[in-house]
Amino acid sequence: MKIGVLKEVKNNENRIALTPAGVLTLNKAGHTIYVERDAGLGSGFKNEAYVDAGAILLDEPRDVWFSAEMVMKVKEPLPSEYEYFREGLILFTYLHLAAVPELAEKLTEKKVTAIAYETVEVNKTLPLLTPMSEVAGRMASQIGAQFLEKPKGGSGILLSGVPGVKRGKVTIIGGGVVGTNAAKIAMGLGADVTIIDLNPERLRELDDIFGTEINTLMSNPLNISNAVKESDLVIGAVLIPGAKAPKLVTEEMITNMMPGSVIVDVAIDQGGIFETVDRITTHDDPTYTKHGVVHYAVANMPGAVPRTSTIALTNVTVPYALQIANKGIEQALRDNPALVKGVNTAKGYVTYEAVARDLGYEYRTVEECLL
Ligand SMILES: NC(=O)C1=CN([C@@H]2O[C@H](COP(=O)(O)OP(=O)(O)OC[C@H]3O[C@@H](n4cnc5c(N)ncnc54)[C@H](O)[C@@H]3O)[C@@H](O)[C@H]2O)C=CC1
Ligand SMILES: CC(=O)C(=O)O
Repeated sequence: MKIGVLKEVKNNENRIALTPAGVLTLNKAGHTIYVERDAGLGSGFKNEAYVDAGAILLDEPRDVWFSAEMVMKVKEPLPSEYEYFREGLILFTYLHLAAVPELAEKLTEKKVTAIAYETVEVNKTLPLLTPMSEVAGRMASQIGAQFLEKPKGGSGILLSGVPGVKRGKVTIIGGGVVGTNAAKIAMGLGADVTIIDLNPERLRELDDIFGTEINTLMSNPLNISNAVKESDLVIGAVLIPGAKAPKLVTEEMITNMMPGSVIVDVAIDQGGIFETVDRITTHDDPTYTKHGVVHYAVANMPGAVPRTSTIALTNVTVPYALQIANKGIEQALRDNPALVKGVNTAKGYVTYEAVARDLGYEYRTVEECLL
């Protein structure tokens, strides 16, 4: 199969969809890989390393898009890239379609087979989301601590406190991969940490992992309201796969926070859980302040630590790319139900139920469209 790898165009997105090691793996299996020149530089991979691994470098993104049967990216295509969509193209990348209706419209209009990393599913886990959730979760506490500093607009609270001064409070809403990793770092920084989740089994698991070092709470409006009010830092880490994130933290709750407190809405890629987060921010301009509270809502947090993130991401994506390239999309789907869950659009239809429901499309199964 002919596979294309683009230089990412999103603000400060320095990851790339294949490392030279990934190119070599695919190349040894007989596939042709086109890589846009300089696409790996942000992650510390030189053009020569791609050539040595067997890639063909192309200067123009247009040539990569049109040479490839399958395009691998990291982030969802931006409007400047929609012109490259065409019938039969396989697109393998993060998509988060529930939050980008215009992208769903273009993908269906052009009949692209779009496979979203974030909905590939194995035994109720999301293996192609997990490593980036680990990165973003760890970053969330680190970033929150940074924006609590006075020169960054924060209240001037040191999360660990010092002898004689109480610790800062961190509330994490959503106790999955992002939430657990955020908790690890927040605890390491010495904060008083509370995790809120809707799933009692998950709360039990968190209690087993962290013991009495953290507080766990059932997710309901009263618990969220009380915890948010008392917190210096609140991290949004909820996910209902494929669906738009529920707005669990209301504007009123935000107005009750202490001025200079910080919210980090990691779930912004699915629309976010804070009512007052009305826009996605960028690494160039990551925060704005509303009701005295610092809002951080960057949708590609791992893009800021691209060396770690690119390697972690491609560790998990390459085996799936290899299956698609070796067998062709239809046979790969027949052989691997995990990949079927990844297909979000095909043959002009939305093929992931939560996306179809949230965006108002008729839902068709992958089996109806492709198999
Ligand atoms: N902004 C960024 O750069 C990044 C964002 N993310 C996003 O972070 C979000 C979380 O991802 P993961 O932790 O991997 O998901 P996950 O599936 O591991 O965890 C989600 C958790 O939310 C809980 N939950 C669902 N409804 C809830 C509710 N009403 N109240 C409280 N908890 C609830 C679930 O029980 C689950 O434990 C996703 O939207 C993901 O795409 C992930 C990586 C990077
Ligand atoms: C999960 C995701 O969208 C990201 O890592 O940017």
